[in-house]
Amino acid sequence: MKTILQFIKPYKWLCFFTLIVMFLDVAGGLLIPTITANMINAGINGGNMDYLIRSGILMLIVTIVTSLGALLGSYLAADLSSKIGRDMRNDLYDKSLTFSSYDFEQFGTGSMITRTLNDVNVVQQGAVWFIQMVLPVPAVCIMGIVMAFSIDTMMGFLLTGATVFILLLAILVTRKASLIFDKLQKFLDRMNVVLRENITGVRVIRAFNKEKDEEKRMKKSFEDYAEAAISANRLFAGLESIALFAINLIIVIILWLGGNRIGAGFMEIGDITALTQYAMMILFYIIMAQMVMILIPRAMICVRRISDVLHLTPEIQDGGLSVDNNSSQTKEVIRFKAVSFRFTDAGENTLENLDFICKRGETTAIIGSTGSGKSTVAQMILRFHDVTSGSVLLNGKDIRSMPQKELREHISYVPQKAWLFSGTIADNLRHGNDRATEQQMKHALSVAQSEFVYDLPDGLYSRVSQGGTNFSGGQKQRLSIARALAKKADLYIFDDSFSALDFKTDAALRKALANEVKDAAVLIIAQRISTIMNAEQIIVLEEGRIVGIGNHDFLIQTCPVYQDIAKSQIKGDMNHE
Ligand SMILES: Nc1ncnc2c1ncn2[C@@H]1O[C@H](COP(=O)(O)OP(=O)(O)OP(=O)(O)O)[C@@H](O)[C@H]1O
Repeated sequence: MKTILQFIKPYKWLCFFTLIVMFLDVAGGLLIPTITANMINAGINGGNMDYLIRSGILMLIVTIVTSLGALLGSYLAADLSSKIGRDMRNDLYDKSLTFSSYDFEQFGTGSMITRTLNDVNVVQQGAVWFIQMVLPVPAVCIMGIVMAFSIDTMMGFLLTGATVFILLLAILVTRKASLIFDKLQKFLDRMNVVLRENITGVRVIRAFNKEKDEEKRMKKSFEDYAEAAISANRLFAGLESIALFAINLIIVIILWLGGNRIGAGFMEIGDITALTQYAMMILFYIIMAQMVMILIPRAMICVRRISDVLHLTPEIQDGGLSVDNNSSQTKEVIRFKAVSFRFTDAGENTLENLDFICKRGETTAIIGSTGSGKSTVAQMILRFHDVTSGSVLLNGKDIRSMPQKELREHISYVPQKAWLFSGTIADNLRHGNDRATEQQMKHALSVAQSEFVYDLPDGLYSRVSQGGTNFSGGQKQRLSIARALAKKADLYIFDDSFSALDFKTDAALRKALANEVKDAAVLIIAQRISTIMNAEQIIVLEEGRIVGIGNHDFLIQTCPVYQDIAKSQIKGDMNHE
């Protein structure tokens, strides 16, 4: 509820105005049967024509005002709910940008997408219906009952009893439904995960002939969802029939008791029309509200799921100190001081007591076997994770003391998995630097050995599909490198970014790169010795520990792990170079 109020707060005046309009709509709706009753009573009692005509005109005016009120009410409710939906989506997206990988794992990517799209839609739809169908219910009930009491006390009690009965029934069903809808949203998350896996991994599924197994998995997730949806609908169908039965029953009772009351002289005949109309209106609103209740428990669960994301305290918090912008003087760009790191759900440290410095104008390389912790080192510098002990310094300051945005402004990063965004090649290059001129982009492409771009019909403005699937692995890597080079930074990180390149392109790229980033520090993570053998400093990692540090000549003499790696590759690589 707090979450909903938080999103309504900026629109409190719009909300207030919507409520006033809805209230007028309800009051007009109840006034019409009262006018009708008076006209019938006056007609039967031989009342004058003037009164009937005046009442008819009043009825017309009330009808027009009520209809306009209903129209305006619907418009305002839709406007309000779409604004709330938009704000929720924006806040969820902004929040997700502050999440570390561990924070993301708390929900899972599939669930984050369901929460941002589906859950917000459910809340938005629920809000429109709630404003239109549920909010007027108390006003309709109170005004209708008061009017019934003003006609006849007995009838007033009768209407109160019927209203309370139907309301209790609706509350009971709504409570039960919320359990079912909790399950329903979880099944929706599951469907999302299975579908995403099946769509993105379709080639692997086909290659391993696993279509039948995957079909079974999909069917199971669809069936679970369908079963939960059916039991929810069954519940509401039951309530609907009981409510309809109650409406008809109450009308029969009003007519039966009303006849006696008229006979006894407590009521006039027109009052029966007014009373049945009040009863119909009250019960109709409750039934409509109950239909909306199908959505309300579901919407409340969605609000809770949205709130869980919005209120999660990100594992990684911004520091308040600014990085020195005159940092180009600092020789030491990155320093690892006794850094150890353990993933939250891991049993032992992934990195153990790392000490090293990346200097400006020098290349530091990290080499080691698969799973030795190379990418984790890059992620620590970018603060995708925080150290468990020790510290990482950028230009002499602990990276935890500065805002993450500022930290990342000083770093240009090529991830291990080359990822491109849908749009054009130019759009992707501008991700690194949104003010990059065409000249700068062309230069970055030429350093990254990406001349193939000019062979495409639209050159720099050629289309990139989602994830860059219309480019080969090597082309994607080169475009990712060009994107990183389009940005001026103190530190360039290349995480296994040359692995998909042939030896000739790898060598040419490194040669062009050396000149390009001479005023910055460079960190290259690689599996191939030929890629890093010219680096000023090579760090050999094994199971998260530094087992060798120095240049190629030093390590080849002193580090057995490096010697092993070299033995297995260097011959072949040297031949290629
Ligand atoms: N999110 C995570 N939770 C728990 N453990 C993780 C997580 N991510 C990585 N690890 C573990 O941390 C270790 C180091 O992983 P990392 O990706 O840094 O290795 P790497 O040396 O870069 O490997 P590769 O050369 O294959 O890319 C691995 O054992 C991996 O299983």
